[in-house]
Amino acid sequence: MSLYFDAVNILTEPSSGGSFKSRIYSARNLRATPPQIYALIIEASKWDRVLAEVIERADILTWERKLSPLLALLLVHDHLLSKKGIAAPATHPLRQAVERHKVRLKAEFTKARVRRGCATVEQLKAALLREKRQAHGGSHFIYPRWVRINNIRSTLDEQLRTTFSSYECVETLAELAPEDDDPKKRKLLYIDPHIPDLVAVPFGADFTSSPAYKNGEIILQDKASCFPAYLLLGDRGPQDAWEGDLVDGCAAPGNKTTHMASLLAKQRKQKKTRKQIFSMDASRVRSKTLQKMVSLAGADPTVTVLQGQDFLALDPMDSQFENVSGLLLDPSCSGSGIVGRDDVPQLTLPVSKASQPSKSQSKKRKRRVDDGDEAEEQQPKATAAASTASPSDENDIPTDAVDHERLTKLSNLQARIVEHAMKFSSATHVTYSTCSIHLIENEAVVARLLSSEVAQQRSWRLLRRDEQPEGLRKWKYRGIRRDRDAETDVESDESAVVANLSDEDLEACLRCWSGDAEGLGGFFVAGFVRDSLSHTAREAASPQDDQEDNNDEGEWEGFSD
Ligand SMILES: C[S@@+](CC[C@H](N)C(=O)[O-])C[C@H]1O[C@@H](n2cnc3c(N)ncnc32)[C@H](O)[C@@H]1O
Repeated sequence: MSLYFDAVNILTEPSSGGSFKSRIYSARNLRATPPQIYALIIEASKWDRVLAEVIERADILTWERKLSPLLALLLVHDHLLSKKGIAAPATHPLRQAVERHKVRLKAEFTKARVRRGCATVEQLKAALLREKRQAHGGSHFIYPRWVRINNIRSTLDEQLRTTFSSYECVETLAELAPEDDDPKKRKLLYIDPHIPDLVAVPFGADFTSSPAYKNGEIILQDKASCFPAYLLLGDRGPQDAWEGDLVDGCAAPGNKTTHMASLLAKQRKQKKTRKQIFSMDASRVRSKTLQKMVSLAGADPTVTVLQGQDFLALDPMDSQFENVSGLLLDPSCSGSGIVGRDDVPQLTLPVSKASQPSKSQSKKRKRRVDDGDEAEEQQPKATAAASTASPSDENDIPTDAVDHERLTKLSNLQARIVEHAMKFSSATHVTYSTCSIHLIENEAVVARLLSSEVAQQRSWRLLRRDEQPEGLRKWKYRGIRRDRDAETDVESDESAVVANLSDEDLEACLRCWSGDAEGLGGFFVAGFVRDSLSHTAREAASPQDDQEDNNDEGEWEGFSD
């Protein structure tokens, strides 16, 4: 029985990062073996919809109160579909709780198969796969594995000849989705048209034991996370390579720092390198990971890691930073855009009839809906790992509920960090990014920054779409003025916050969304530039700047309610 309890724990405990499989293999206190647990969860996730239906129709949750919906789903999976049945002694109370209903369960399973017009269990399995795909609008299967080639250690051509030599190139991202259960697991590769040296392969591909991964020649980095460094450093070549120094102010674990170093390596005429990037993170623990990532990528000659350094405590006037011309800021955010980062299967769970509303309760609920309380009515179908977002240690733990107070605090800090970046004396380029979908952390922060004193005094403006690197100019998802409605994905009139930005400014902002055909999570990035450095006389306002830094709440001007 420990197998089922272990599986339930794995599915319900908060993510500690890493892939789903690696989490099972590194979990402590498991009593069953990791391969057994992994196989059970993966198999059950293929059958979840029909198992939920069978359990609901057989109504066993009403009679067997010891069974949680998730535990029931896993047990009924093995009871109906595993050759050996439930992996527990015949006398175990939970095994008995399922087997007491074996006649009804079998009958409901047969009815579910017949309802779908399937003659065999194999046909039913294929039908379920199609059902799942339709339910997710096809998008669930399009989240690929993104792989960035590190130009410090290798090139795209070299990787195509080596690591990906057995891969077949496809023209569209959609082709990476397996047509069926794909027993051959074809090796397919898609070269991204927006970010140089980025490829996508089907999600299951595992490179963690490949020499290229171990040597830092390839880096597993989501496409959206590659936007900021590319937006900052662009398509420059040896003729117009980036000259000044760079800062990554919120850098751990280091993906964007190593991406900047990779782009610099590509621009360089000769092999000669110099320390050109200051990379820091306020967290000492995460700074250690940052240092490891930098070393693995071969970026030590280019990057100075400032471990445990609070970016806000850097003095922009310090002579050390007098040549800093570009800054990349990717501060902590709500993480509301993160999806499927750790590929935890989303299980559709049965609902107990006892917990479903009775007819009179339904009426009451309906009345409340008529009164405008729609939240009550729209209960989503229960799922294990219910939110598609997974917690990550670099951002807040995302939850489905929108906590405005928390978002306001985060956006205050985000704006403060970018304003600080705008004060560096030689700075001409700044990028700001989040993996949040909320307007208040994105376009609203941009609007607020544009009207800030430092931006006005130093002539900061947004990097227009027509000035962006070629790949990003082609990117079609742009800034929004109002938050999107979660149900319809359309900008909502109900949005609590409206971004006070011109159409041109919204065009300058780049957005990524989850659930569409692009295979990404939610992400936001905007670039700021200064046209000239002729405003230095007005910049002598540093005492006032310091004062602003100490004022946590700042003035909130960027948008109107
Ligand atoms: C979203 S993560 C950065 C991810 C990173 N850019 C990457 O691509 O790998 C945000 C990081 O900002 C750091 N951070 C937050 N506030 C900071 C500050 N004031 N100074 C330096 N680091 C900060 C957090 O410790 C966290 O590691």
